[in-house]
Amino acid sequence: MNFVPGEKYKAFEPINLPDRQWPSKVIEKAPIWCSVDLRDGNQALIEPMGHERKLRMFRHLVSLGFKEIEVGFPSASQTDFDFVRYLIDNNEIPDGVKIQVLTQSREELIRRTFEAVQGAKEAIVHLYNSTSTLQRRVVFDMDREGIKQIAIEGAKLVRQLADEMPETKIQMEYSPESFTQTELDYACEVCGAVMDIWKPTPDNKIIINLPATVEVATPNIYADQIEWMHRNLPNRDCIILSLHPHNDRGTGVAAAEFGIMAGADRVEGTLFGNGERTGNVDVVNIAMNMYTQGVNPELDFSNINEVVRTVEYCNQLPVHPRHPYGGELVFTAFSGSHQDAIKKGFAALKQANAELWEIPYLPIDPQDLGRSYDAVIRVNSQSGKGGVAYLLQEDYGIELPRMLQVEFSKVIQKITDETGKELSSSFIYDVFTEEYLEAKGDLSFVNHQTTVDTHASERRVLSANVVYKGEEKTVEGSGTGPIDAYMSALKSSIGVDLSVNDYREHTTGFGADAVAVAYVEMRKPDGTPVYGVGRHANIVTASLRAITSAVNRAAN
Ligand SMILES: CC(=O)SCCNC(=O)CCNC(=O)[C@H](O)C(C)(C)COP(=O)(O)OP(=O)(O)OC[C@H]1O[C@@H](n2cnc3c(N)ncnc32)[C@H](O)[C@@H]1OP(=O)(O)O
Ligand SMILES: CC(C)C(=O)C(=O)O
Ligand SMILES: [Mg+2]
Repeated sequence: MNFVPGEKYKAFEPINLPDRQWPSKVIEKAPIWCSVDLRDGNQALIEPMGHERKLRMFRHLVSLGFKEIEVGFPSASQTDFDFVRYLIDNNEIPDGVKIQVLTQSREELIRRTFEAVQGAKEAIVHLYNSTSTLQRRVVFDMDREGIKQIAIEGAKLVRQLADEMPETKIQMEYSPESFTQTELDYACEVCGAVMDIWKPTPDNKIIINLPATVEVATPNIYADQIEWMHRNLPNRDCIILSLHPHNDRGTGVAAAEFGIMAGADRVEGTLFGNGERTGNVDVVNIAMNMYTQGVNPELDFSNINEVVRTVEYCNQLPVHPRHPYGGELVFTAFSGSHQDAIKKGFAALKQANAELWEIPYLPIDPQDLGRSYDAVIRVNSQSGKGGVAYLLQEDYGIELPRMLQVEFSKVIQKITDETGKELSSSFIYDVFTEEYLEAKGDLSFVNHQTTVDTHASERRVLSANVVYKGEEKTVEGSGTGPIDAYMSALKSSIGVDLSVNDYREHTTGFGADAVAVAYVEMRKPDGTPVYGVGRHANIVTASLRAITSAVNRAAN
């Protein structure tokens, strides 16, 4: 790359704000949210939404708790105009929800916009014109005064038309579009000129919306710009200061968060960040970030799958599987050490019966978004014992002892390395069944009987029916308990030379469905461990099956 620093691109000038306050501020409450999915999001779609998709999106936004929804650019298209009329004429706008409509600062467009909102109880009329140095030069070919006059003329007409429509409570919003590329003193001057016309009061505030129309600098610069405006705008108590970040540099969420810390009251954005180019700021992301900090976001994303479905249907664009909070894979760990830590985290949380969510690699409880734990751990060649054990435990109630986890994970690793594929929980269970519960070999256990040794009451005599090398046999032995007795029976009748090193059991299921699972670790004469697992409603039968499993596996 022939790159000469500063030749084609130059750095954004830092903002002179040495006493900036925002870096030490903490977000403690949700801003006013305004969804612009139906306008900014919609204008960026390959195929803009038709009536049916718009209505579905609108109803969904209402159900999520948005109180301000920019429903379109009614002067731009008949579809948008008709949609606004439909909402009003069909009483689709619940009390407490304000629709917002955008217009350029041009007379015919402003008049048409007011026609669109006629009869609504409340509406926000959002007026904009671009103020940046670049747009002044290349788009408008006007000086600062000329551009200010566009804003003033538009503001006057908005004021007049709002006054002529007393049945609708009109709230006014002004955006110096491309604000972040506008000199701050000039942006303030233009906003001040608009305010002089609209004459807001603390009881009748206007919205001043400061867009990062194109994100051109690091998010701290946006925060400085917002704090500067927050401190310098006239009559700040008459203003709702609003953010409208885009995401060209991929830092729209950070910019919005810093902007709130810098004094903003309101955020305009879209679900999952749909919008022109790399999108608008993602409202789901900011809101759920707040949620994970213990701040009520005042939006309800407790059924995130439904939000994803609606957005994908309305926008006809997919939500990326790794998209924060909503993506299909964001609550899934494939890598072994993550799985191990998650499994231990769940166990620790359960044991402590704690309220505070603390699970490694899971910054939020998937259930808070209506997602289950089913997909939290998925197994492929990057996975380890923890993940495999987690799936067997969660889906089949099998609590593998640690050493068995290590051994079985090698069996699974071999398969994932050979296939290169993800393995489902049911496949892993089938492998486990074949490997341990139904381990193939010369010996099959059929049934048993135990009695007290007539010569020593602390000892047990066990008689077991088995099939050995295809032949039915009854084997007998005595010991301190059934396991010991069965081992002695196998040794004397078929020459099994193994010793029991460790034994564990647990039950799984409840009541009549309860089943015991027994795990036995045996040692060969040379000390090599070999494991067996048995399962049965009867605990003794389960343990004898576990021994049978180990005997067969030792011979393989
Ligand atoms: C950053 C944003 O997202 S802003 C919103 C952008 N959204 C959209 O543009 C989607 C909807 N827009 C449209 O459908 C069309 O642009 C319309 C219907 C609004 C207007 O269409 P047209 O009048 O045909 O043309 P166009 O948009 O190209 O108009 C540009 C003219 O308006 C002027 N203009 C652009 N923005 C503004 C504004 N906010 N205020 C006043 N004048 C403006 C331009 O200087 C240009 O003037 P010129 O014709 O004298 O050169
Ligand atoms: C109309 C304005 C607010 C806009 O969408 C932008 O500047 O990005
Ligand atoms: Mg925008």
